[in-house]
Amino acid sequence: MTQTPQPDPAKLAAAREAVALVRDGMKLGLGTGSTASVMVRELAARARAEGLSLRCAATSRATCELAESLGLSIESLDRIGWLDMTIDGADEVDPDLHLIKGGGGAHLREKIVAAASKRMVVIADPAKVVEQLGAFPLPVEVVQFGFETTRTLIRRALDDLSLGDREVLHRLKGSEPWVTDEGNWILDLHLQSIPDPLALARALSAIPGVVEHGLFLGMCHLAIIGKPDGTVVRLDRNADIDADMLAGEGDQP
Ligand SMILES: O=C[C@H](O)[C@H](O)[C@H](O)COP(=O)(O)O
Repeated sequence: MTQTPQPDPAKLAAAREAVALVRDGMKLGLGTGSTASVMVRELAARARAEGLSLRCAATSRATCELAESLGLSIESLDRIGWLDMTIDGADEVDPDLHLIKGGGGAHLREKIVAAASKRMVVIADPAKVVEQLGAFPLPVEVVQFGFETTRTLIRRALDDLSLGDREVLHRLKGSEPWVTDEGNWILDLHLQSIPDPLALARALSAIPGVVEHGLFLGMCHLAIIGKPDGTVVRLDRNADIDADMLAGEGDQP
C-alpha cells in the first residue's frame, strides 16, 4: 500500500489550526497547493471522526479529486452559493495580508472562491511571510488567443509603473505551455518587488487577454503561520510581523 508522506510540520500546524475553525454545517472553499492539501486531509479526518456535515467547493481539479478521494463531498460553487469560509495557501503574505497566489496556477478559481466567501483564511509556513510582495514571480493567467500581444501589453504596463526590464516568462511544463484548469496559459512576472500592488493589480486587470492575476488584495481576513516546532502565529491585517517570521530568517522549515 502507498503511504502518504509525513506532512511538513509547519504546514501541518497551520492546517490544523485552520481546520479547528470549521463548524458543523459550514459551507467551505478548499484551496489548492501543498499546504491546502495538508488541510484537506486534516479536514477530511476531522469530518469523519466527528461526523461533520460540510458542503465544499474546490478551487482546482486536483483539490476536487483529493477531497473526494478522502470522502468529502464537493459541489459546484454555483450550487452551494456563498461560503462561510475558504482555507487556502499562498506564495507570499505581506503585513496587510495582501497575497501573491498562483504558484500552482490555480489563482483564477481560487480568487472566485475567495470572493464568494465571508472569510478567507490563509495557511502558510514562515517562508511565505514577506515585508513587501514581489520576490515570488507573479502569475498572470492569459487567454491563448493573442498571447504575445497580451505579453507585450503587460510589458508596457510594467514600463508605465517603472517596473520595466523585468522578465515576463511563459510558464512551461516540460517543453509545452502549462495549461490551467480553465484552458489558459500563464505568464510569470519576475518583478523582485512590487512597491504599489494596487496600481499593478489595476493595470493588469485592464489588459484585454488577462484573465486574472495572482495579487489578492484585501481578500484575506486571517493568516495562520505554522512554525516548524508545531506552534502557530496568527496575523491579522496590519499586525506587526515579528522579524524572525520574515522569509530568509528565523525559524525556517
Ligand atoms: O496556485 C496555487 C495556489 O495559489 C497555492 O495556494 C499557492 O501556490 C501556495 O502553494 P503551496 O502551499 O504549495 O506553497
